[in-house]
Amino acid sequence: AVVHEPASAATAPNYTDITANSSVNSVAQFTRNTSQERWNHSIFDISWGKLENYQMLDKLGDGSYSEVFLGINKLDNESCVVKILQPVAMRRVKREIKILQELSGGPNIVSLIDVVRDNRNKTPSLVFEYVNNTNHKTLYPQLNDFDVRYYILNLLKALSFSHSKGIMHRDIKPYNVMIDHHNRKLRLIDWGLADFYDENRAYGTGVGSRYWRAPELLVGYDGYDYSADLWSVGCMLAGMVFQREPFFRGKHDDVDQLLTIARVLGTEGLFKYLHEYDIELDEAFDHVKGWYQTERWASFVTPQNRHLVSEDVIDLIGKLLRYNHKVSASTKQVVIEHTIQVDLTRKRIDRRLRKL
Ligand SMILES: Brc1nc2nc[nH]c2c(Br)c1Br
Repeated sequence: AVVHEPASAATAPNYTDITANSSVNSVAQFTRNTSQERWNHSIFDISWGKLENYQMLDKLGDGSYSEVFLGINKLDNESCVVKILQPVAMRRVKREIKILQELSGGPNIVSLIDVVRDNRNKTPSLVFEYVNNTNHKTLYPQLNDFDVRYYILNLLKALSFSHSKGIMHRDIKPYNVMIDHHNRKLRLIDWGLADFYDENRAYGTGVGSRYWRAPELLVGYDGYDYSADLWSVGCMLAGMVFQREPFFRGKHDDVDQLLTIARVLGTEGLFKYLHEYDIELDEAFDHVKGWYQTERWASFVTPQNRHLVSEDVIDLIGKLLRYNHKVSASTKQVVIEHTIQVDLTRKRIDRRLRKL
């Protein structure tokens, strides 16, 4: 489908490769044009493709507000994925399409192939490229140390691209990171909860999926930014490295989820963070008694996960899993990417040297 965009649409800055000496304030410069402006420009009309061009096969899963099926594109017999959206507000559908369009072609961003509508019930569907994903509960235990760094680096590439376009994903979790391990291909999917960041805007904190939600979301701090995505990456990395999925498994609500985090990061840092941002914990937290010390990451090493642990991966986990991410996320991403890339390069060199 071609999406007609009024010429006056606010144009996003072109994406300079983050590993270049990028102007780290590209995100800051970008957020000056508020997301409201960008949003107004995107009330666009969609020229719908034809649902009958796609043969639906088995169901793959459920998205944030959708059902997802394996499909065949009848025009070229290619596999694809058809995401049938529930008849929610068209505004959200348009936001997801707008975001997928803005991010199209970006590193490891799932490609939107078509936007179709069922002429009978008018429900819209999004057609994506197919990824031969292996369920993470099966795949992650098979990954070695290098695989974990490789996939986390590629997830961070997708996120630093999205953030440089002023877009937060807001639902990072293993279920939204498709990995075709045979082809070493990673795609970040389900941008249904994504939104444009605007430093002057307050955001809903009910987004994301509990085990991967950042502390600022759990305490209802509505001034969060891109760094909420980085917390979720930290949860994924810790889960992959320590072979504990999910890494923070709260029992039944946000209070318990925050306590689960505090049992690892300690309560001292939590209360310091809450005080710094003048965040009142609602009365649900009143029963939070007791005081937790900060655990050392080394305490999570076991004979089963030792082969995945190294001091620089532990260091990276420590950088991502922090109560307070107010250091500019884009800068942090540059640091993180460089750290991993330097490390990947070093490993490659080591491997070559060993072969000599
Ligand atoms: Br988009 C998209 N969503 C999915 N949900 C389950 N598997 C999925 C795949 Br593969 C893709 Br591609």
